[in-house]
Amino acid sequence: MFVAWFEANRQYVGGRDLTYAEFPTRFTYEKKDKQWQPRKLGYQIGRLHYTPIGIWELYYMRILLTVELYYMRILLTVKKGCMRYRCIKTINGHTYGTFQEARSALGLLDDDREFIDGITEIGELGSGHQLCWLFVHLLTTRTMTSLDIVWDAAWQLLSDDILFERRKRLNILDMRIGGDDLKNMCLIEIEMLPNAADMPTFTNRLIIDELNFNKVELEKTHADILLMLTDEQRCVHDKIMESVGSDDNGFFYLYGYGGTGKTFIWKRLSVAVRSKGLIVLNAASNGIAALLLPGGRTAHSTPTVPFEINEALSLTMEKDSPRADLMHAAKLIIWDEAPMMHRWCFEAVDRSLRDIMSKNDPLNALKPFGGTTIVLGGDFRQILSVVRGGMRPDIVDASVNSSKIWAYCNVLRLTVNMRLGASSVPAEQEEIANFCKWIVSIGDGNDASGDNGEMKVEIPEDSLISDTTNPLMSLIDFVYPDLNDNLGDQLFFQERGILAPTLDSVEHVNEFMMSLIPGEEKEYLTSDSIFEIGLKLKVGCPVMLMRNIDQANGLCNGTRLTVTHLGKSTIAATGQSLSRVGVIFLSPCSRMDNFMPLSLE
Ligand SMILES: Nc1ncnc2c1ncn2[C@@H]1O[C@H](COP(=O)(O)OP(=O)(O)OP(=O)(O)O)[C@@H](O)[C@H]1O
Repeated sequence: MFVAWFEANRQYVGGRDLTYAEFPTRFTYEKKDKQWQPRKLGYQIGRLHYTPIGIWELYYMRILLTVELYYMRILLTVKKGCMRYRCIKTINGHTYGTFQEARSALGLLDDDREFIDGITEIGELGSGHQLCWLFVHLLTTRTMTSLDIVWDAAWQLLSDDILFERRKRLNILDMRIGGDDLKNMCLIEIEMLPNAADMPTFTNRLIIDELNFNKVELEKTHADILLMLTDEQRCVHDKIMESVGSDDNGFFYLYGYGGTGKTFIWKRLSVAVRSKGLIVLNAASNGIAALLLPGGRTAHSTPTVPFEINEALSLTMEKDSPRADLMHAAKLIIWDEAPMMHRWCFEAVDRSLRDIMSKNDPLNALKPFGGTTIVLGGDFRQILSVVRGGMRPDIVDASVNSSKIWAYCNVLRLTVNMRLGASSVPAEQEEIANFCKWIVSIGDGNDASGDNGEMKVEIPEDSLISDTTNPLMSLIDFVYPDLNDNLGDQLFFQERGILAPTLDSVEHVNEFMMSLIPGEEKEYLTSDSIFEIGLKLKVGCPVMLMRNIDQANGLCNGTRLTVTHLGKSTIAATGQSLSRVGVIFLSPCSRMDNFMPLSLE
């Protein structure tokens, strides 16, 4: 295909202002003749296959090949009108020996210099511990090519805290530690960071983390909480706690529409179990829901449900691994927003728990979820599992209540909308009640008409924007009143968001909102996407994390952050989540795909 692209560029002037990925917009590829011909009709977009940077464990020649392919792919996102291979490596009239050199010459980020600069830059802002965290992040994302060069240049900054901590702890202010010892201590600290739980240690840190609560304080909180529960909530609470305290396992589904207090119950159950010194694992099917749970994580990270699932899947967990030991020790597993996940995920957890729990008692292999008490929750009216190309029956089939394990499920219900009690103003209460009734009736399909899965829904006048001259500004004024006065307020952005149906609208809203935020805009070019425009950010602008980076610290897909620093090679942001305000996340700029700006959900 490349040869044909070079040939077409030689032959036709009309494609020389296009990158390789843009070429299909004006040309079509004739498979038979292996030639690009000017397009007569229609419009198509092109796509460059993803090429990983390489895996260090692979032998040398293979690394070279993958690394070069990776850099060539990056150059192809910007080079236009190439007529031969060496044109791709030619920058400002000079032909470089390798694609990697050409790419560095072009000023695109992502060579190892960037990481050294980034660590040095952030060294002025963050602590040594935070730098170690950043280094581990670079390691686990396999972004660096010459690990030893980055380590040699950065280890002193990374070990900055260690000497200070030792001096403080031992009260020896002039204590000295030799270079090699300091390096080793720093490596030990790095080893203790993410995934440390999977490394052999004398104690299982995962279990220690889950037991790291003040039992006495929790006991007191639990007593207060019990007084707050409504009758039906108390009934749910007691049934589940009864199961936690007995040998008979329980598999429950807590069903209730929005606002009936499911999250409220999760929090109370967590306190109840932890106040007894027992382990509860809180998982949710997405990052946002996970943030609402105490110590919550996404299901993909807690019981390690892999992202690629299939019917026969079991969890990739050795019976004697620390994760398996944690699952074994857990007395209760809470899994929120269950309807969003494919039934195969629950079936996989069921199989794995039967396997893990049969270690002590073979009879557990016969019990659902190996005898562990598990509570799923969520509203089937909300988002269901996404089945690619699937029709209604496929989606229904993917649902947890279509699974064979559903036969063992004890369905509990919450029916009273507790959100209505949030306001003490009667007029507001009535307004909320009407809105809730309307939303529920849409979920039940009562107010809708139409065939083929398409429905017409009438939206009440007061929920619409009537300003037709500048509707976006009206929307922003409504959702983010006094935007500029609230920019420093961590919670302001946590409580609101604008939903948009397409990525185009998202971009449009973002661009407009960014223009309203004062300060200098900084643009970061992406080094691994075909988009021409990179990410534009300003200090103070809210962003949403698009990856699970450090779930234990609440840095997971969906976490909202505020940008605090825009460096040449790094971006820092603080967490907006109530319990996690103050966490600083440091990102290497070349991984722009970690972030998405502003008001998106
Ligand atoms: N017993 C209670 N006493 C006081 N407030 C309560 C009680 N139960 C629930 N609430 C409050 O009602 C509101 C809705 O509860 P919650 O968010 O737990 O509902 P939910 O079922 O999880 O809703 P959704 O499905 O929309 O996430 C929250 O503000 C919560 O604090």
